[in-house]
Amino acid sequence: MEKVAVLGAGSWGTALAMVLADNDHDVRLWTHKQDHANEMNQRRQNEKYLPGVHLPEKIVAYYQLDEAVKDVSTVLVVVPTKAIREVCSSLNKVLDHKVTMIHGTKGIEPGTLKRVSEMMAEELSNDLYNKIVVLSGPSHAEEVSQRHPTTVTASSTNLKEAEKVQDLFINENFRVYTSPDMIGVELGGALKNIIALGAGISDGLGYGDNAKAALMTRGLAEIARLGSSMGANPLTFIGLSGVGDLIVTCTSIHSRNWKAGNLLGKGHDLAEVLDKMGMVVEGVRTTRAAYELSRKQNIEMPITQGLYQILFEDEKPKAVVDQLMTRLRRHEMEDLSSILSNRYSTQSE
Ligand SMILES: NC(=O)C1=CN([C@@H]2O[C@H](COP(=O)(O)OP(=O)(O)OC[C@H]3O[C@@H](n4cnc5c(N)ncnc54)[C@H](O)[C@@H]3O)[C@@H](O)[C@H]2O)C=CC1
Ligand SMILES: O=C(CO)COP(=O)(O)O
Repeated sequence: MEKVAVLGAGSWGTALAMVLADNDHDVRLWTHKQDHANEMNQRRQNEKYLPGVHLPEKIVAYYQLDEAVKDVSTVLVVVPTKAIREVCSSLNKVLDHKVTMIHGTKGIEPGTLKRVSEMMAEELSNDLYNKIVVLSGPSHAEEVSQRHPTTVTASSTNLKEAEKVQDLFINENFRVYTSPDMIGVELGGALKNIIALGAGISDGLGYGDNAKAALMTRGLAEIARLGSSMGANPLTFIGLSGVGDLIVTCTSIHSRNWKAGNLLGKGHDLAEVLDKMGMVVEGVRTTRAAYELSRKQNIEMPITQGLYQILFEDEKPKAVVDQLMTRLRRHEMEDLSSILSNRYSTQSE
């Protein structure tokens, strides 16, 4: 059995800590708020982020980061993208040995346009881990904590590290696949949040399933277009961290991105929506990052561009729908053939 530190006690960190505890590992769940750690240890609940769920005894909450990571074999970082650099830079100061380094965060950093593993690598000395592993896929914390069947992908440029993570998490409720395409897995998990905001807006405007299916399908086309231009294997986007996560986030009642979009579609403004949510809505910052990336890579992303206009340029959702529906006529598979003819690599190290 391993000693694992989970850094970030939001809904996802807590649900993943429960999977590890079910697999009999000793889990230290770190939060940066002392009263939050006390509450979890005393009441065996994480009331704000995963209400009504009993925390197994194998999970102990920590407030001091140095104590949380002392002697652990594995560190799982699962804070919002915005907090990745701060948490990893603190981790770099207190971690004094090599660990298996994992993250479960879905985002891209605006400005630098870096993926989460790239941000982590910039903050952590490379003698603290071999290769970073990302764990991603269609997996709402609420359902994982109920032990409902869930499938995810562990991906790393070093497949052996990914297999270690597969061993650590896999059980009869939580099935873990591996993939060497870390770029594709991270981008799929981050970019689907933009489309989920769009799906929520569409529902909020009162449109039906046709509109949502259109957004998801054409959304996937733009994810694959951008992803393959950045070196991802396009086939990754028809896997769990691509279409799988796109489906769950655009259709689940648990999705924060869908919920935020739904409120926007009903006419609420962004500041009010984010205030109401109380949990991270990664799609907002990722829309900014993806919009910047699409310009940098010269990739057409009309849905992302429309979302950017709604979120940051005060455009009305209905005007963006009109804009999308009246674009120049296209061949449906124009995208697909160019993506598949791009060269890409599926090789692990
Ligand atoms: N909730 C879910 O079902 C899933 C979430 N994810 C991803 O996991 C990541 C984390 O999401 P959630 O746990 O859902 O978020 P959340 O909003 O439920 O919780 C975020 C946690 O991070 C902590 N935090 C925020 N800033 C911090 C800082 N500077 N230092 C330390 N801790 C800080 C908060 O106190 C809170 O405990 C996101 O990237 C999300 O997209 C991925 C899969 C499923
Ligand atoms: O990534 C997720 C499910 O796989 C969680 O999505 P939300 O952040 O929209 O809830």
